[in-house]
Amino acid sequence: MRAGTCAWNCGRGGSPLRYANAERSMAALRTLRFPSCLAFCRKHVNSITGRSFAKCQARFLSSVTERDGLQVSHNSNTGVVTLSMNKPPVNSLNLEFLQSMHKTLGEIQDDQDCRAVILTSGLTNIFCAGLDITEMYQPDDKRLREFWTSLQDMWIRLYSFPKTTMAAITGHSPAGGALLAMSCDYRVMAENFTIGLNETKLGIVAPTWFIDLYVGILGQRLSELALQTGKLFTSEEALKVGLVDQVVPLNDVIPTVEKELSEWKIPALARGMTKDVLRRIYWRKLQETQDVDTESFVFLIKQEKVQQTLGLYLQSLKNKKK
Ligand SMILES: CC/C=C\C/C=C\C/C=C\CC/C=C/CC(=O)SCCNC(=O)CCNC(=O)[C@H](O)C(C)(C)COP(=O)(O)OP(=O)(O)OC[C@H]1O[C@@H](n2cnc3c(N)ncnc32)[C@H](O)[C@@H]1OP(=O)(O)O
Repeated sequence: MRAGTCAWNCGRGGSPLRYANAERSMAALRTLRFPSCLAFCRKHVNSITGRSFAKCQARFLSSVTERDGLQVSHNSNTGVVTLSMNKPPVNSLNLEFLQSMHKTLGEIQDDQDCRAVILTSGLTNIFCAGLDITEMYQPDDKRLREFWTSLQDMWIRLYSFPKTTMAAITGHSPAGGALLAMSCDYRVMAENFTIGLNETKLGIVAPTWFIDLYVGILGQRLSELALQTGKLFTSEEALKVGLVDQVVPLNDVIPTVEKELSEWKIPALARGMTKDVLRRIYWRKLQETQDVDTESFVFLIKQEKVQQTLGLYLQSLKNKKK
């Protein structure tokens, strides 16, 4: 686009496709989603440079919704949806949050204007603290099963997601948090945090489908060591073993993911089918054994020894503050 021209008011600055998108977005904006932005751009767009025009354009094209601990921000200029976990204090995955993620991912999957998703966190220092331990400690039997089924369903959806998914890991990411990150197609992590499957430290066992991902990424030997000891990798270690693809300063995480996405100019069908070939064996394996997997989980969690260890672990988290 030529610097200083205006695709919004006259369409002369852009390609027909860009113009069509602009028209559609303008129509959406006229429904008063960003009236002040619209007024600002109308006033200034003819005199600004190409660079500030791009910024202006980005403001025009973003729509943000917030629901059940998730913020969904859609940039219709790039077709990228940023799904930001926003459930203080630590984005722990409880039943309702898992259901909310499952539903929202389904909506994004059906959104024809979305080509890729950035999964990130709106909280400081935390990407996701993994499963909500309070769901597993002294649980109600029915809720425990529903909780596990919701985790399975959400994971199957995320792992088999046909569009490109990238994790912007802006904080710690233990256990279930690492699962979320590992299920994305690409991972960029901020410096000085930790990631990994630390389940044994809580006296529990990482499910086979978590382990399958780990082995696929780390290899058998390293997985054996890391899983048995419940190792959490620092960002820098995670980069070395391939658990993440880039490590950058915190403020650069999102721009780095956005840049990476802009470079993935791959025909969507070919990329999606390739991902499906590589991944379906894993999610189908779980899909075919969901009931057995749930029973194993419930059996393990209800062991007295497991309950004791989970209780002590929860207490140790709370004692940190004292
Ligand atoms: C052979 C096979 C047989 C059977 C297999 C079948 C099935 C498998 C069975 C079981 C598998 C179950 C799988 C589980 C996977 C998981 O994800 S387990 C969860 C693991 N998560 C963690 O260990 C993280 C623990 N948290 C932390 O390390 C820190 O909190 C963290 C680094 C995330 C943040 O630190 P900080 O910013 O300092 O915050 P605080 O520690 O002060 O925490 C703030 C409050 O949040 C509470 N909290 C933290 N994490 C969790 C959590 N995961 N769930 C619930 N609550 C959490 C913490 O207690 C504080 O609460 P308070 O404010 O004190 O009330």
